[in-house]
Order: sequence, then structure tokens, then C-alpha cells
Amino acid sequence: MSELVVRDLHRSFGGVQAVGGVSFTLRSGDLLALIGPNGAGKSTCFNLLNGQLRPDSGSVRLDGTELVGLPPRRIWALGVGRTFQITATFASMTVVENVQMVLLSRARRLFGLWRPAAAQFREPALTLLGQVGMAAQADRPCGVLAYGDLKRVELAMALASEPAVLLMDEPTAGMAPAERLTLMALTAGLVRERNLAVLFTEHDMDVVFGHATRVLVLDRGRLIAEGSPDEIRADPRVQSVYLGGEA
Ligand SMILES: Nc1ncnc2c1ncn2[C@@H]1O[C@H](COP(=O)(O)OP(=O)(O)OP(=O)(O)O)[C@@H](O)[C@H]1O
Repeated sequence: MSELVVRDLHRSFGGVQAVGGVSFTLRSGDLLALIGPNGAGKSTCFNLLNGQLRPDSGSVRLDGTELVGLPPRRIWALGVGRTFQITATFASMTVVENVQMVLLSRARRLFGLWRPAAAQFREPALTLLGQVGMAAQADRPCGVLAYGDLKRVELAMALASEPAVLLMDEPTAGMAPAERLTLMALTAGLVRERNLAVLFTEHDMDVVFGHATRVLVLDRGRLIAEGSPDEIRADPRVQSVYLGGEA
């Protein structure tokens, strides 16, 4: 059981307060959506959580360990994984090799191993690819894959580092609607099976309301609502923000 406790995060850029006092808790088993209009501060929040940006003030604790001030690699090593909006695979390497690289990197971190990558961790990499429905394409180069399949590979790569907490920045961006729901159904299954804690940003409300266990709504750097998908759908403040009225 893991817990990421975020308290009173602030971050400004010049005169713009991108994140102004954000607090929430993410626990194992949560599939928590962070939504909000363009410019609300979602990406900034993610960058504050994984160490790419440092907050002006506030705290992020993973099971009691303060993450603020640690470099991204250390935060990753402590169990906070991340997928990005842009795909981050090596195009000339095969699907399975991309996953093997992450497994190898994790083993080096844990055991100081350093041996040629080719033969290492093929079986566990194939197991992970099976979990995301990509085992049949394991030996194809990533560069020839369809976009939706690349996103699945990235999910397998994120899982390979055995995160306690996974941050997914617009996991379904650029996908067809049916593919989006499939990827999120897959993610929801992984949350249950692995007791993962997932925080994701998403613009597609069908994906959010169909799969999130809870929803956070950000507007101009502040959380204006938190609740179940049904509560959020019925919340007049949220409707107002999305309809462009005064919050
Ligand atoms: N590096 C930066 N320098 C200056 N301003 C920034 C920077 N990053 C973000 N901002 C500003 O902070 C605010 C929040 O931006 P952010 O990208 O976090 O929003 P977002 O909710 O992720 O938006 P989108 O849905 O469009 O991706 C915006 O006003 C943005 O212009």
C-alpha cells in the first residue's frame, strides 16, 4: 500500500501562478484523473510531482519520504513512474528491447548489474508485453508501430520500473476514441491487479468519467472540485469552468 501526499504546492512563472496551493492524496488502487481547461496547471503539477520542476513551496511525500528537491531520476527510483505526452521509445530498437532496457536499468540500480542488454530480461519483458496486449509484436521495431500500439509499449516500459505511483500525462492523446477507451480499460485493470496508484491528465471526458475512480478539477492553478465521476459531472462549478462561465 503506497500513498503520495501532496500538500499546498505552489509554482509561478514570472507573474503567472501556474499552480497555487494544490493538495491531494493518491493511494494504491486509485485511478485519479486531473482535469481542467487549457492552461489550468495540469502539466506543471505533473512536473512538480516527478521533480522536473521544483515548487516555490509545498510538499510531496511518498510513504513519508519528501520528494521535493530530489532529482527526477531519484524520484523514479523511489517508485514514481511517468509516461509522457510524446512517445519516448527508441524507434530503431524492437518493442521487447525497449522494455528490456528499462528492466536492465532498474537491475543496475538495484544490483549494480552491467551486461550486454540483448539477451537480458527477455522473458520478463515478454510477460509485461503480454499484460498490455503487445506480445505478438515484440520483435517489431518500435518505429513501425501504430500510435496506439506505441502507447501500450510505453505503458509496459513504465510498469517495468515497478512503480508504486504512475503519472500518465494525457495517455490517450492522439488516439482514436475506441482505442482511448481500450487503453484506459487496460490501465484500470492494471491498477486493480497490481494495486497501483495512477494519476492521469485527460481531455476526453468519456475516458475520465468511464474509468477514473476519482476526479480532481484544476482551474487557474487551483483545485476547485474533487469527487467521484458522478459528483464531478453534477458539480455546477465544474460545468461553469467547462462552459467558459465564471467559476
Ligand atoms: N515554463 C513555463 N514558463 C512560463 N509559463 C509557463 C511555463 N509552464 C507553464 N506556464 C504557464 O502556466 C500555466 C499553466 O500551464 P500548464 O501547461 O501547466 O497547463 P495545462 O493545464 O497542462 O494546460 P494544457 O491542457 O494546455 O496542457 C499557463 O498559463 C502556462 O502558460
